[in-house]
Amino acid sequence: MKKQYNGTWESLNSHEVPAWYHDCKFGIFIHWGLYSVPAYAPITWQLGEVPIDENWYANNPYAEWYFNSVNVGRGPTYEHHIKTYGIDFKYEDFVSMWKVDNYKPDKWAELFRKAGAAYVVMVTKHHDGFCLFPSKYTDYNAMKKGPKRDLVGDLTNAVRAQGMKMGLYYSGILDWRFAHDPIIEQNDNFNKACPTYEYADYAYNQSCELIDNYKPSVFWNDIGWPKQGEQNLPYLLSHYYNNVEEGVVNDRFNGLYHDFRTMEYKYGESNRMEKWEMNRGMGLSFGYNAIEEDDKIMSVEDTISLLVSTVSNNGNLLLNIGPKADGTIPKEQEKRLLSIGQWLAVNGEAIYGTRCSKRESAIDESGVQIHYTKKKKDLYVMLDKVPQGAFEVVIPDLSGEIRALDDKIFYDFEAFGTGVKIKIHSHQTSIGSIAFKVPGGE
Ligand SMILES: C[C@@H]1N[C@H](CNC(=O)Cc2c[nH]c3ccccc23)[C@@H](O)[C@H](O)[C@@H]1O
Repeated sequence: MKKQYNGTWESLNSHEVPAWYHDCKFGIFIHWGLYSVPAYAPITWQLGEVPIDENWYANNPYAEWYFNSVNVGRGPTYEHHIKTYGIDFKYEDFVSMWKVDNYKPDKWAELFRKAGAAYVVMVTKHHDGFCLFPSKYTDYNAMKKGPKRDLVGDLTNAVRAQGMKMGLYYSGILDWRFAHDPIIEQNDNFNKACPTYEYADYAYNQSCELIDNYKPSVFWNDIGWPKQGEQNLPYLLSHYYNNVEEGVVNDRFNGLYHDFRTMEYKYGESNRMEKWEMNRGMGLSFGYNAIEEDDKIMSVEDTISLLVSTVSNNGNLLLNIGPKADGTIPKEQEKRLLSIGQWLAVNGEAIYGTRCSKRESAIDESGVQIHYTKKKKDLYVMLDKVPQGAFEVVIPDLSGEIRALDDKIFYDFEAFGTGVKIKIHSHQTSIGSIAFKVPGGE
């Protein structure tokens, strides 16, 4: 019998995170929009590495923040804009420049599946307010202007045809079409947000459009929800769950409600007792940044390390790609996705469908990281940050057979005290973490 939610916090608080969101582990985030036309940001810091203050906003590494980075009136993006487009060029002028001739949603979806992703979250409206879906509530959308396509609908169909879950991102509290003041410190995201009931209703109505027209498996709201719309949230979330039984939402509704917590780069908290999600770009930006070269984005090994450490601590990894304006997925991003998919094709048994083991991640005295996952009674051990060539590592409080998932790993193992010593003879041919299965080991 399908549970009904009745617009009260009480009924919502009984909502449980569905198994699919625990099982899927790896998703692809997509930031594509008007900001992909200029595709420019300085290469500075990861969110959370430095204070989110005036210096952050004047040197914002997020290329999707292009409008605000120009609007602050100083810094590299402001200078770049003046030099490249001239002082009179308005952000809206990018609409007519946004041609999506290379947008092939079926190819995107195929690549995401080959990457081993089980879900996708696409930006439908970022802070700039331009909608990538047809909306009754504004003509500032990709069906009416620029691309003249339902970019969201096209990808939703393609992703589902590949058997993956489709989630949608919505910028709830920030919409620079309604609130134009420059954001120069973190509180401005809330204090300078549009305070009108008109905007709160707009966000509510567009969210209902997204829920009703696409039934997204994830409703990924960003930064916060309009203050004047907080009293409508129980109705919106009830409407969502009543129409999307498998739906989940994140923790960016002014702290009022969440299914899962979020980390972003180095910002935010997570604890393994609660379901959470790590989201970040491959480089320092979510939107495509044309000046971010291959050497500035995460290596495949580091991405696999992030996936393994996140999953072993009860998280999912939502890894972002920033397509070029024309719909091309940059080669350096495609290459990494395919390599991650190769690792998951061999080692995915230790990732997909697993749960947090009671064993916590550890680092042995040689610096090798040991991460665990479990699946029913079976234990998986993943070794990371391992040295080149042969090495040994002792897994404490373990006994019995241990088997490498990758047959290109040459190793022996033996009982060692109350644990098992694994002697790796060679592992050069494999990329990323080394995963073992310990049948019945949990
Ligand atoms: C996925 C990225 N999210 C950014 C907003 N992120 C934040 O404000 C940081 C944040 C991390 N965890 C939170 C929990 C609640 C509210 C904000 C955050 C956006 O500003 C970026 O442009 C991008 O869309």
